[in-house]
Amino acid sequence: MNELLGEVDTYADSTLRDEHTAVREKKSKRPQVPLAQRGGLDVPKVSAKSLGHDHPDFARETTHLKGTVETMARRILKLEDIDHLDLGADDDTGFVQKLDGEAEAAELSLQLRQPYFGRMVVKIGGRVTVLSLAKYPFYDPGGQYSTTDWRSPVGQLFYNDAVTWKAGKAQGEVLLKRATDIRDRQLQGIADLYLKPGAEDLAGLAVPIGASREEAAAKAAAAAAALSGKGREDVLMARLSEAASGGMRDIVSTIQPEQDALIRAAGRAPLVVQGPAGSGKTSVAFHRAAYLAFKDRELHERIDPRASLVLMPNRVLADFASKVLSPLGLDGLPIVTPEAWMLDQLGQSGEVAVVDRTLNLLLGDADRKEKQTAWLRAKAMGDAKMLDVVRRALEARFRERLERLQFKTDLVLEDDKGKAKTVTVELTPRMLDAVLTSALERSASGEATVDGLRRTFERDLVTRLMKAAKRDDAEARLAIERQLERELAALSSRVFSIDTPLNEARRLLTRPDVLRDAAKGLLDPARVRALCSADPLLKVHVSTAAMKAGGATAGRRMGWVDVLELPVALCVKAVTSGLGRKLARGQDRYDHVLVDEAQDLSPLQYRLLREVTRSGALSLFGDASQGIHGYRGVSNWDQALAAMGGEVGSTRFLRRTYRSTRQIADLSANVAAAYAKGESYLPEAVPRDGANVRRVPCPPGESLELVTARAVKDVQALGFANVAVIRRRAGGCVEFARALVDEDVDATAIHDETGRYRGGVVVVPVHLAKGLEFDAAVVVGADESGYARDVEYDLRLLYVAVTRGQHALALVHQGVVHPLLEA
Ligand SMILES: Nc1ncnc2c1ncn2[C@@H]1O[C@H](COP(=O)(O)OP(=O)(O)OP(=O)(O)O)[C@@H](O)[C@H]1O
Repeated sequence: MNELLGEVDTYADSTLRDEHTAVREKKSKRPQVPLAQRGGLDVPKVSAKSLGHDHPDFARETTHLKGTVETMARRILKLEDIDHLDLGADDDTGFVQKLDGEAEAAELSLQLRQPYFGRMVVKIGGRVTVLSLAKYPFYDPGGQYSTTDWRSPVGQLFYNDAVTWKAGKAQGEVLLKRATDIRDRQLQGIADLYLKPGAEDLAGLAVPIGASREEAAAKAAAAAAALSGKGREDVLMARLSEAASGGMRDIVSTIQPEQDALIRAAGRAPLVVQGPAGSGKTSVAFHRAAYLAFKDRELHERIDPRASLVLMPNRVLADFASKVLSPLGLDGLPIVTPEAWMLDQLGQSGEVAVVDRTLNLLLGDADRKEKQTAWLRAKAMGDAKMLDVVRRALEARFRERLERLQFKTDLVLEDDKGKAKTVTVELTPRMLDAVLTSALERSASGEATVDGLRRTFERDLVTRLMKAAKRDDAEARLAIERQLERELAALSSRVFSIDTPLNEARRLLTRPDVLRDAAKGLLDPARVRALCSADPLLKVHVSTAAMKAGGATAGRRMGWVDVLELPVALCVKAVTSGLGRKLARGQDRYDHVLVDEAQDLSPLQYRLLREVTRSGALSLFGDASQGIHGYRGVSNWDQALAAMGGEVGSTRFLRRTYRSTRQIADLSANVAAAYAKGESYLPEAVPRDGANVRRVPCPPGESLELVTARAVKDVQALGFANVAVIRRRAGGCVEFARALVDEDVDATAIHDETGRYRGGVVVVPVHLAKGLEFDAAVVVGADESGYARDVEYDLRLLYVAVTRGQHALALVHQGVVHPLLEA
């Protein structure tokens, strides 16, 4: 059976070289990228650890890799040379085949550096098969060098702990799971994740008769490691010890069982994942999208990335994460902030800046009562039932307008013999009211949210007119729609015309009498009171800096909108003209919506998203400990589940934190424990040791910039290139970076959402560092003057700050270090 893993090297190097040369000569005019330079895999420069070179099967695996690379290379050359192949197709078909061929060649070229990352030996129906698992599948007609997509059902066996499965009537069994660390087409190491006891010969681990003592010992050690199952942990540790790359990376080769279960969870039931910082939430979200988009899935389950949506808290993070789209085959998947999505839905992108007056008020010196009112009002405005409140408030107006209307017109309809006949149809105010009532009912059930009341009402009117004309066929519907298009539009305009959704929402929010009537019986009485109370935000001044941070463009007069007003404005739009994925005409549902940092969205936002997404197709990833907008986010995950129609109590948990060393993870667990909701919210470190956390005092009289510059140089001296200098506030980040440059540290700054991280040393405010990661983090102001001990908001920010570094963390403090960060 050994041959299964050790195919003979069938392609001599010289043969391959000849083929390359021949093809190249033929295509001399086409610019060529040498095979050696191809590949887009994100291979980090620094690799602290690698898997074992000394595995007894290393040579055979190297031979298999070589065979695979050569077969793939040959295929690429053939695809690129499609001009010269006689496919027997006509011109048009030939052209399409050429495009397909080029696309496949481009994709395979990218995979050439790492054609696969794992190998499995499986037995099914008595037949033993060897599989190579890859990010992108390759088909070798010869069979030997094909690779299998990681997302396939059999691929799952590589990630989870299962060793048997059912395939129809047959029982499948896994004999070996093996990780192969391949970089730049070279095998770096092997680790066996699982070996069926007794199957040592399959993995090249059986000790042959007459083996030397060394060989026998090496095989016995490798077999013992494989049988103990510690291989998975070794592979993970090797991967985690790599340097940060300045962008998000795929984790396809090292997805952990707990993550795999979430990636492959059913696509049509709301999923909520709670996990501490660094537990892989964002990574899991994107791998889940890639899994759901896998082309072999059932059509009704499969998503089109371009028809789906990812919401991320800020544009800096969205840009950081977008680097993972291409490697996962997710090109075209939109990633936007919730605010940008809402503005786009309202047709106000680039028109207004988004400000958060509640946050200003809560962090400012307003009195306690005012802060409490602002908090309660914000919670009430984010209540999922606000959609019904808005609908009810508008309904009264629409009904009043309808009372005065009736509709009478002549229609020309052909009968079934093709004879034209003029019919007079009339809709009395009572009939019109019945049509509106039914449209409102569908709006309330969520069925009409994509189309909105206006289109639903128009469609229902046509149905009613068909009834009046005693017809129920599609031709009659078409004729009515065509003949009465303008009249029906004019009628619905008279009923539904409103100001812009934003102005309507604002007007409603300043009319306690209307609000009270509309909210009665829908919202909890305390919420109704909060909603109708005097608005403490009226006093909050919107500064130029807040406008700029909210997207205002310099030199352009722009208005602003409060972040709490947006969802209410969205309700107005949902009720009247509808929401959803924009099409050339009208809107449609999203295939799937994924939300990162999901704790910061309100129940109302989840209800709206649910109504514009395919049933159950929502995946939320968040960390209640990192929520920095408690007043406008969900209070707990059950609220989100309830708003999405999910099963309350079905929150899934990730516990392990993969990003940081044990030293960093333990310290951050200390901070989280100060306010976490319970045990299951606390991070659990993976057993990866690194440098001790450094506490760097800034003595009185010394410049903070100078001390920080020294701390940065210290981590750079350890070999870390991507370093974040994290400050509490955005103001002054640019000047701080300049001061670091004066101290010989090549630093840039990100101070608002237009900033992009491109690697190296960056000075960044903590709220924009959320979700990003670096080799090392230097937290400036790691003391009580930076993060007050009794303000939960500050502690949550402190937690975000100390969880950004993968390998090293330095805490620069003035006076004593923050009590939660003591050694
Ligand atoms: N299975 C894994 N294999 C290798 N690396 C992993 C794995 N899971 C997570 N990581 C790494 O851990 C780091 C943190 O992952 P990610 O950013 O997805 O976590 P997160 O939970 O979204 O963090 P945060 O809450 O701070 O935004 C990343 O470097 C990611 O590549």
